Amino acid sequence: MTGDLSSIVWRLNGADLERFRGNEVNTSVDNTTPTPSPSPHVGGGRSTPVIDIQNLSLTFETNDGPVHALSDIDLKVEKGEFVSFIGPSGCGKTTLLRVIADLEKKTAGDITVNGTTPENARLDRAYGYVFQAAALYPWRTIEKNIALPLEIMGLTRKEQTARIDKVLELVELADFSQKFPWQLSGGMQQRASIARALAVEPDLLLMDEPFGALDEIVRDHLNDQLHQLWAKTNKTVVFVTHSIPEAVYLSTKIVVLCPRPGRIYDVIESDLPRQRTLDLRESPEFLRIAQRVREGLKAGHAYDD
Ligand SMILES: Nc1ncnc2c1ncn2[C@@H]1O[C@H](COP(=O)(O)OP(=O)(O)OP(=O)(O)O)[C@@H](O)[C@H]1O
Repeated sequence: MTGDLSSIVWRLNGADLERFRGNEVNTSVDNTTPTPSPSPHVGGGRSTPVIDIQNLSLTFETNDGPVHALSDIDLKVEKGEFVSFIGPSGCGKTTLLRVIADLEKKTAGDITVNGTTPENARLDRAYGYVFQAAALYPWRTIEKNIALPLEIMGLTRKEQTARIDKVLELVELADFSQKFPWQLSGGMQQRASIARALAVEPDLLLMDEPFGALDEIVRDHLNDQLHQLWAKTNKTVVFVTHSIPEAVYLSTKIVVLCPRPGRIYDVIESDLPRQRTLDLRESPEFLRIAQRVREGLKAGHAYDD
Protein backbone atom coordinates (compact mmCIF):
# COMPACT_ATOMS: atom_id res chain seq x y z
CA MET A 1 0.00 0.00 0.00
CA THR A 2 1.69 3.15 -1.11
CA GLY A 3 -1.16 5.63 -0.89
CA ASP A 4 -0.21 6.67 2.59
CA LEU A 5 1.53 9.92 1.85
CA SER A 6 -0.66 12.43 3.38
CA SER A 7 -2.91 14.60 1.51
CA ILE A 8 -4.03 16.10 -1.65
CA VAL A 9 -1.85 17.25 -4.47
CA TRP A 10 -3.32 20.04 -6.37
CA ARG A 11 -1.37 20.19 -9.60
CA LEU A 12 1.53 19.98 -7.23
CA ASN A 13 4.54 18.05 -8.30
CA GLY A 14 6.27 15.38 -6.27
CA ALA A 15 8.87 17.80 -4.99
CA ASP A 16 6.12 20.10 -3.76
CA LEU A 17 4.56 17.15 -2.02
CA GLU A 18 7.70 16.20 -0.20
CA ARG A 19 8.03 19.80 0.95
CA PHE A 20 4.46 19.82 2.18
CA ARG A 21 4.63 16.78 4.39
CA GLY A 22 4.35 17.99 7.95
CA ASN A 23 5.37 21.51 7.07
CA GLU A 24 3.63 24.76 6.58
CA VAL A 25 4.09 25.80 3.01
CA ASN A 26 6.58 28.42 2.14
CA THR A 27 4.79 29.91 -0.80
CA SER A 28 7.82 31.82 -1.97
CA VAL A 29 9.68 28.56 -2.61
CA ASP A 30 7.06 27.44 -5.07
CA ASN A 31 7.26 30.56 -7.11
CA THR A 32 10.23 28.95 -8.81
CA THR A 33 7.92 26.38 -10.38
CA PRO A 34 6.46 27.66 -13.61
CA THR A 35 2.83 28.66 -13.52
CA PRO A 36 0.75 26.28 -15.61
CA SER A 37 0.73 27.61 -19.09
CA PRO A 38 -1.23 26.58 -22.10
CA SER A 39 1.23 23.82 -22.86
CA PRO A 40 1.42 22.72 -26.46
CA HIS A 41 0.67 19.24 -25.16
CA VAL A 42 -2.39 20.03 -23.10
CA GLY A 43 -5.59 19.35 -24.94
CA GLY A 44 -3.50 19.02 -28.07
CA GLY A 45 -5.90 17.53 -30.54
CA ARG A 46 -9.12 15.74 -29.80
CA SER A 47 -7.79 12.38 -30.80
CA THR A 48 -4.84 12.45 -28.38
CA PRO A 49 -5.71 10.39 -25.32
CA VAL A 50 -5.20 12.14 -22.00
CA ILE A 51 -3.23 9.08 -20.90
CA ASP A 52 -1.62 6.68 -23.35
CA ILE A 53 0.25 3.69 -21.92
CA GLN A 54 1.96 1.08 -24.07
CA ASN A 55 3.81 -2.06 -22.94
CA LEU A 56 4.62 -0.42 -19.65
CA SER A 57 6.42 -2.36 -16.95
CA LEU A 58 7.83 -1.40 -13.59
CA THR A 59 10.10 -3.55 -11.49
CA PHE A 60 11.14 -2.46 -8.01
CA GLU A 61 14.61 -3.62 -7.07
CA THR A 62 14.47 -4.58 -3.40
CA ASN A 63 16.85 -6.29 -0.98
CA ASP A 64 14.74 -9.41 -1.40
CA GLY A 65 15.05 -9.29 -5.18
CA PRO A 66 13.00 -7.72 -7.94
CA VAL A 67 9.29 -7.02 -7.44
CA HIS A 68 7.44 -6.99 -10.75
CA ALA A 69 4.79 -4.46 -9.80
CA LEU A 70 3.55 -3.80 -13.34
CA SER A 71 3.94 -5.86 -16.48
CA ASP A 72 2.98 -5.07 -20.10
CA ILE A 73 0.32 -2.49 -19.31
CA ASP A 74 -1.56 -1.13 -22.33
CA LEU A 75 -4.20 1.50 -21.64
CA LYS A 76 -5.72 4.60 -23.16
CA VAL A 77 -7.77 7.13 -21.21
CA GLU A 78 -9.69 9.63 -23.32
CA LYS A 79 -10.75 13.10 -22.27
CA GLY A 80 -13.85 13.10 -20.09
CA GLU A 81 -13.61 9.42 -19.14
CA PHE A 82 -13.96 8.16 -15.58
CA VAL A 83 -11.64 5.18 -15.33
CA SER A 84 -11.37 2.94 -12.27
CA PHE A 85 -8.54 0.58 -11.42
CA ILE A 86 -9.77 -2.35 -9.36
CA GLY A 87 -7.94 -5.46 -8.21
CA PRO A 88 -6.67 -7.30 -5.16
CA SER A 89 -4.12 -5.83 -2.82
CA GLY A 90 -0.67 -5.69 -4.36
CA CYS A 91 -1.77 -5.87 -8.01
CA GLY A 92 -0.21 -2.49 -8.75
CA LYS A 93 -3.16 -0.07 -8.78
CA THR A 94 -1.41 2.59 -6.74
CA THR A 95 1.87 2.05 -8.56
CA LEU A 96 0.17 2.57 -11.92
CA LEU A 97 -1.48 5.77 -10.68
CA ARG A 98 1.86 6.95 -9.33
CA VAL A 99 3.56 6.28 -12.67
CA ILE A 100 0.93 8.43 -14.38
CA ALA A 101 1.61 11.14 -11.79
CA ASP A 102 5.39 10.79 -12.20
CA LEU A 103 5.73 9.76 -8.58
CA GLU A 104 7.26 6.46 -9.79
CA LYS A 105 9.31 5.82 -12.95
CA LYS A 106 8.52 3.05 -15.42
CA THR A 107 11.29 0.61 -16.16
CA ALA A 108 10.07 -0.27 -19.67
CA GLY A 109 7.48 0.76 -22.22
CA ASP A 110 5.91 4.13 -23.04
CA ILE A 111 3.54 6.50 -21.34
CA THR A 112 2.25 9.95 -22.21
CA VAL A 113 0.05 12.20 -20.09
CA ASN A 114 -1.58 15.08 -21.97
CA GLY A 115 0.58 14.10 -24.94
CA THR A 116 3.85 14.53 -23.09
CA THR A 117 5.96 12.72 -20.53
CA PRO A 118 4.55 12.30 -17.02
CA GLU A 119 7.37 14.54 -15.84
CA ASN A 120 6.37 17.38 -18.16
CA ALA A 121 2.73 16.87 -17.21
CA ARG A 122 3.71 17.10 -13.56
CA LEU A 123 5.71 20.24 -14.18
CA ASP A 124 2.73 21.66 -16.11
CA ARG A 125 0.67 20.83 -13.01
CA ALA A 126 -1.74 19.11 -15.32
CA TYR A 127 -3.36 16.91 -12.71
CA GLY A 128 -4.73 16.90 -9.19
CA TYR A 129 -3.89 13.90 -7.00
CA VAL A 130 -6.10 12.78 -4.13
CA PHE A 131 -4.48 10.40 -1.65
CA GLN A 132 -6.23 7.94 0.62
CA ALA A 133 -6.07 10.05 3.76
CA ALA A 134 -7.47 13.55 3.77
CA ALA A 135 -4.73 14.88 6.08
CA LEU A 136 -5.70 18.48 6.00
CA TYR A 137 -3.40 20.83 7.83
CA PRO A 138 -4.84 20.91 11.35
CA TRP A 139 -3.68 24.41 12.10
CA ARG A 140 -5.52 25.84 9.11
CA THR A 141 -9.27 26.30 8.79
CA ILE A 142 -11.02 24.50 5.94
CA GLU A 143 -11.02 27.73 3.98
CA LYS A 144 -7.30 28.21 4.56
CA ASN A 145 -6.54 24.60 3.62
CA ILE A 146 -8.28 25.11 0.30
CA ALA A 147 -6.56 28.46 -0.15
CA LEU A 148 -3.10 26.90 0.17
CA PRO A 149 -2.56 25.77 -3.45
CA LEU A 150 -4.21 28.94 -4.68
CA GLU A 151 -1.73 31.02 -2.70
CA ILE A 152 1.07 29.04 -4.29
CA MET A 153 -0.38 29.64 -7.71
CA GLY A 154 -0.32 33.37 -6.97
CA LEU A 155 -4.05 34.01 -7.24
CA THR A 156 -5.31 37.27 -5.79
CA ARG A 157 -7.29 37.13 -2.56
CA LYS A 158 -10.44 37.90 -4.54
CA GLU A 159 -9.80 35.05 -7.00
CA GLN A 160 -9.05 32.72 -4.11
CA THR A 161 -12.30 33.61 -2.35
CA ALA A 162 -14.33 33.06 -5.49
CA ARG A 163 -12.84 29.61 -6.05
CA ILE A 164 -13.10 28.61 -2.41
CA ASP A 165 -16.76 29.59 -2.27
CA LYS A 166 -17.46 27.66 -5.46
CA VAL A 167 -15.81 24.40 -4.40
CA LEU A 168 -17.20 24.54 -0.86
CA GLU A 169 -20.63 24.87 -2.41
CA LEU A 170 -19.93 21.91 -4.72
CA VAL A 171 -19.00 19.62 -1.84
CA GLU A 172 -21.71 21.04 0.43
CA LEU A 173 -19.38 22.46 3.03
CA ALA A 174 -20.19 26.14 2.63
CA ASP A 175 -21.17 26.44 6.30
CA PHE A 176 -17.93 24.90 7.52
CA SER A 177 -15.30 27.14 5.97
CA GLN A 178 -14.18 28.55 9.32
CA LYS A 179 -13.95 25.19 11.07
CA PHE A 180 -10.70 23.37 11.67
CA PRO A 181 -10.32 19.86 10.18
CA TRP A 182 -10.54 18.17 13.56
CA GLN A 183 -13.98 19.70 14.02
CA LEU A 184 -15.31 17.77 10.99
CA SER A 185 -16.24 14.11 10.48
CA GLY A 186 -14.02 11.86 8.31
CA GLY A 187 -16.39 12.17 5.36
CA MET A 188 -16.47 15.94 5.64
CA GLN A 189 -12.68 16.06 5.81
CA GLN A 190 -12.44 14.00 2.66
CA ARG A 191 -14.92 16.32 0.94
CA ALA A 192 -12.78 19.26 2.01
CA SER A 193 -9.75 17.49 0.52
CA ILE A 194 -11.55 16.99 -2.74
CA ALA A 195 -12.60 20.64 -2.69
CA ARG A 196 -8.95 21.55 -2.26
CA ALA A 197 -8.00 19.41 -5.26
CA LEU A 198 -10.81 20.88 -7.36
CA ALA A 199 -10.01 24.46 -6.42
CA VAL A 200 -7.09 24.60 -8.83
CA GLU A 201 -9.36 23.31 -11.59
CA PRO A 202 -7.20 20.50 -13.00
CA ASP A 203 -8.60 18.75 -16.07
CA LEU A 204 -7.24 15.42 -14.83
CA LEU A 205 -7.93 14.06 -11.35
CA LEU A 206 -5.99 11.07 -10.06
CA MET A 207 -7.68 9.61 -6.98
CA ASP A 208 -6.22 6.77 -4.90
CA GLU A 209 -8.97 5.15 -2.85
CA PRO A 210 -10.21 8.47 -1.49
CA PHE A 211 -13.21 6.91 0.25
CA GLY A 212 -11.63 3.64 1.37
CA ALA A 213 -11.68 4.48 5.07
CA LEU A 214 -15.27 5.73 5.21
CA ASP A 215 -18.41 3.88 6.23
CA GLU A 216 -20.76 2.71 3.53
CA ILE A 217 -23.44 5.38 3.91
CA VAL A 218 -20.93 8.22 3.77
CA ARG A 219 -19.18 6.52 0.90
CA ASP A 220 -22.43 6.23 -1.06
CA HIS A 221 -23.06 9.90 -0.53
CA LEU A 222 -19.56 10.86 -1.66
CA ASN A 223 -19.79 8.56 -4.67
CA ASP A 224 -22.96 10.35 -5.63
CA GLN A 225 -21.38 13.76 -5.17
CA LEU A 226 -18.23 12.80 -7.04
CA HIS A 227 -20.27 11.41 -9.89
CA GLN A 228 -22.30 14.60 -10.15
CA LEU A 229 -19.15 16.69 -10.05
CA TRP A 230 -17.60 14.65 -12.82
CA ALA A 231 -20.78 14.77 -14.92
CA LYS A 232 -20.98 18.56 -14.48
CA THR A 233 -17.34 19.40 -15.09
CA ASN A 234 -16.34 16.86 -17.75
CA LYS A 235 -13.03 16.23 -16.04
CA THR A 236 -11.02 13.11 -16.74
CA VAL A 237 -10.78 10.98 -13.61
CA VAL A 238 -8.60 7.95 -12.83
CA PHE A 239 -9.77 6.34 -9.61
CA VAL A 240 -8.37 3.45 -7.57
CA THR A 241 -10.79 1.33 -5.56
CA HIS A 242 -11.35 -2.08 -4.00
CA SER A 243 -15.11 -1.73 -4.24
CA ILE A 244 -17.02 -3.27 -7.14
CA PRO A 245 -20.18 -1.14 -6.65
CA GLU A 246 -18.07 2.00 -6.41
CA ALA A 247 -16.16 1.16 -9.60
CA VAL A 248 -19.30 0.30 -11.56
CA TYR A 249 -21.29 3.26 -10.30
CA LEU A 250 -18.62 5.84 -11.06
CA SER A 251 -16.86 4.61 -14.16
CA THR A 252 -17.13 4.78 -17.89
CA LYS A 253 -14.29 2.25 -18.04
CA ILE A 254 -13.24 -0.32 -15.45
CA VAL A 255 -9.75 -1.74 -15.55
CA VAL A 256 -9.44 -5.04 -13.65
CA LEU A 257 -5.88 -5.78 -12.57
CA CYS A 258 -4.39 -8.96 -11.23
CA PRO A 259 -1.18 -9.53 -9.28
CA ARG A 260 2.25 -11.17 -9.61
CA PRO A 261 3.11 -9.54 -11.86
CA GLY A 262 0.61 -6.68 -11.79
CA ARG A 263 -1.16 -6.67 -15.14
CA ILE A 264 -4.46 -5.85 -16.76
CA TYR A 265 -6.87 -8.77 -16.75
CA ASP A 266 -9.92 -7.07 -18.28
CA VAL A 267 -11.04 -3.66 -19.49
CA ILE A 268 -14.79 -3.12 -19.30
CA GLU A 269 -16.37 -0.24 -21.22
CA SER A 270 -19.52 0.65 -19.33
CA ASP A 271 -22.70 1.33 -21.27
CA LEU A 272 -24.50 2.76 -18.25
CA PRO A 273 -26.00 6.22 -18.86
CA ARG A 274 -23.78 9.19 -18.08
CA GLN A 275 -26.39 10.61 -15.72
CA ARG A 276 -26.64 8.22 -12.77
CA THR A 277 -28.31 8.02 -9.40
CA LEU A 278 -27.55 5.48 -6.70
CA ASP A 279 -30.70 3.43 -7.39
CA LEU A 280 -29.09 2.48 -10.70
CA ARG A 281 -27.20 -0.09 -8.62
CA GLU A 282 -30.32 -2.27 -8.55
CA SER A 283 -30.65 -2.33 -12.35
CA PRO A 284 -29.85 -5.44 -14.43
CA GLU A 285 -27.31 -3.47 -16.50
CA PHE A 286 -25.43 -2.47 -13.37
CA LEU A 287 -25.48 -6.00 -11.97
CA ARG A 288 -24.28 -7.42 -15.29
CA ILE A 289 -21.20 -5.18 -15.29
CA ALA A 290 -20.60 -5.85 -11.59
CA GLN A 291 -20.71 -9.58 -12.31
CA ARG A 292 -18.11 -9.25 -15.05
CA VAL A 293 -15.83 -7.31 -12.70
CA ARG A 294 -16.32 -9.95 -10.00
CA GLU A 295 -15.47 -12.73 -12.44
CA GLY A 296 -12.32 -10.89 -13.48
CA LEU A 297 -11.28 -10.42 -9.87
CA LYS A 298 -11.87 -14.08 -9.11
CA ALA A 299 -10.06 -15.31 -12.19
CA GLY A 300 -7.06 -13.08 -11.52
CA HIS A 301 -6.85 -13.82 -7.83
CA ALA A 302 -4.63 -16.60 -6.58
CA TYR A 303 -6.31 -17.66 -3.33
CA ASP A 304 -3.52 -20.02 -2.42
CA ASP A 305 -0.99 -17.18 -2.12
N1 LIG B 1 8.45 1.43 -3.33
C1 LIG B 1 8.29 0.12 -3.45
N2 LIG B 1 9.34 -0.72 -3.33
C2 LIG B 1 9.20 -2.05 -3.46
N3 LIG B 1 8.03 -2.65 -3.74
C3 LIG B 1 6.95 -1.86 -3.88
C4 LIG B 1 7.03 -0.44 -3.75
N4 LIG B 1 5.78 0.08 -3.94
C5 LIG B 1 4.98 -0.96 -4.18
N5 LIG B 1 5.67 -2.12 -4.16
C6 LIG B 1 5.16 -3.47 -4.42
O1 LIG B 1 4.56 -3.42 -5.70
C7 LIG B 1 3.39 -4.21 -5.71
C8 LIG B 1 2.21 -3.32 -6.09
O2 LIG B 1 1.94 -2.43 -5.01
P1 LIG B 1 0.75 -1.39 -5.05
O3 LIG B 1 0.77 -0.59 -3.80
O4 LIG B 1 0.79 -0.63 -6.32
O5 LIG B 1 -0.52 -2.35 -5.09
P2 LIG B 1 -2.04 -1.97 -4.90
O6 LIG B 1 -2.80 -2.78 -5.89
O7 LIG B 1 -2.22 -0.49 -4.95
O8 LIG B 1 -2.30 -2.51 -3.43
P3 LIG B 1 -3.36 -2.00 -2.35
O9 LIG B 1 -4.70 -2.29 -2.90
O10 LIG B 1 -3.04 -2.82 -1.14
O11 LIG B 1 -3.11 -0.52 -2.16
C9 LIG B 1 3.26 -4.83 -4.34
O12 LIG B 1 3.87 -6.10 -4.37
C10 LIG B 1 4.05 -3.89 -3.47
O13 LIG B 1 4.58 -4.54 -2.35
